[in-house]
Amino acid sequence: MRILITGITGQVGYELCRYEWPEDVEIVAASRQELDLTDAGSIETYIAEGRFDAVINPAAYTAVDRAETDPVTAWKVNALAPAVMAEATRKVGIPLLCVSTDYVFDGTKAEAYDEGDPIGPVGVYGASKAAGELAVRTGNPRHAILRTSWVFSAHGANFVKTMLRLAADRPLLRVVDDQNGCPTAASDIAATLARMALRLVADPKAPTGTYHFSNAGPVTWCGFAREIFRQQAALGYAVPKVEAITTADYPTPAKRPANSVLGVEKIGRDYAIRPRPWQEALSEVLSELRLEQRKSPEEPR
Ligand SMILES: NC(=O)C1=CN([C@@H]2O[C@H](COP(=O)(O)OP(=O)(O)OC[C@H]3O[C@@H](n4cnc5c(N)ncnc54)[C@H](OP(=O)(O)O)[C@@H]3O)[C@@H](O)[C@H]2O)C=CC1
Ligand SMILES: Cc1cn([C@H]2C[C@H](O)[C@@H](COP(=O)(O)OP(=O)(O)O[C@H]3O[C@@H](C)C(=O)[C@@H](O)[C@H]3O)O2)c(=O)[nH]c1=O
Ligand SMILES: [Mg+2]
Repeated sequence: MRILITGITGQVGYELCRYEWPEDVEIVAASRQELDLTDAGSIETYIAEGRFDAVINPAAYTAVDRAETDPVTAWKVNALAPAVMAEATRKVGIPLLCVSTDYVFDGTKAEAYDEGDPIGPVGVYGASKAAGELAVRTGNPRHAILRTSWVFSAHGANFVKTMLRLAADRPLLRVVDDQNGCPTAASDIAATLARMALRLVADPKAPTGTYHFSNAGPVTWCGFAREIFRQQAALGYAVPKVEAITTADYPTPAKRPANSVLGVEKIGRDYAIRPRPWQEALSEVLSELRLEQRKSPEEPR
C-alpha cells in the first residue's frame, strides 16, 4: 500500500512520517521541493502517475496573521491545492484525507461546535480553509476532512514553543483569556489520520465526510500557557508569571474566533477514536523538548 503525505516539514506531516505504519505501507513523503502546492498542474501529474492508494494532505498555509496580507498564496495552498487533489484522487479512485481547522467557525456559539454547525470564518486563513473543505467535499466522495485545533508538537512552530521562547527572557507574559479552544498534539492527529486512512483504503464502505478531532478539555490561551509553565515549574524550571488579558489588549492583524471548541462525538461513533486530555499530550511534548534541549543546548528554540 502506497500513501502520499504532504507538508512533511510541518507539525502533523512530520508526525505522520514517524508514525509506526504497518509493514506493508510504503510512505511517499513529498517535500515542497518535490511537490509545490502553489503549482496546480504538478499536483495533478504527481497524483495521476504516483500509483498511490491514498493521499493525506496536512500541508497548509498556516500563518494566520500573514494570510491577511497574502491572501493569494493562502488560497492557492489551502483552497486550490485541495481542489486539484480532490479531482485527481477521484479520477484514480482513491481516498483523500485533508486537515482543516476550528478557525472555519465564527466563534459566537456558546457550546462546542459539531460537524453540522454552520461555518463563518472571520479571517483569510479560515476562509481559505473553508473553501478547501468545500472543494474536497464536492470533488471526491471518498474523502475525510479532519478539523482540528490549536496544534502543538516538539517539531515545528506552535504556541507551546512560542511561550517557552518568550519565557527565556521575560519575567511576565500577557496572554489572552477570552478565546476558548482545545489544544491538540500533532502526534494524536497523525495517529487519527493513519487509522482513518488505513480503514478507508481497506474498506470502500468506510465512513467518509467531515470529522472533528481535538484533544479533550476546553481552555483559553492563557489557561494553556499557565498549564505549560505549571508542568515546567513542577520539574524545577524557572517560569514567568502569566497575566490574563483580553483580545482587545492584544491586537493582531487577523481576527480569531472567541470560541472554537470542537465536539468530537462523531469520530468516536464512526471510528471509535476517543481523544485523551491535552494536558497528558502536553507533558509528552514538553519532555521531548527537554530531551532535545539536552542534546543540543546551544541551539536556540
Ligand atoms: N497549526 C495549528 O495550530 C493548526 C493547524 N491546522 C491544520 O492542520 C494542518 C497541519 O498543520 P501544521 O502541521 O501545524 O502546519 P505547519 O505550519 O507546521 O506546516 C505546514 C506544512 O505545509 C507545507 N507547505 C506550505 N506551503 C506549501 C507549498 N506551497 N507547497 C508545499 N508545501 C507547503 C510546509 O512546508 P514548508 O516547511 O516548506 O513551508 C509545511 O510542511 C493544516 O492543514 C492546518 O491548516 C488546524 C488547526 C490548528
Ligand atoms: C505570543 C502571544 C500570543 N497571544 C495570543 C494571540 C492569539 O490570540 C493566541 C494564539 O496565538 P498564536 O499566533 O500562537 O495562534 P494562532 O496562530 O491563532 O493559532 C491558530 O493557528 C491556526 C493555524 C489554526 O488552525 C488554529 O487552530 C490555531 O491553532 O494567543 C497572546 O495573548 N500573548 C502572546 O504573548
Ligand atoms: Mg500562529
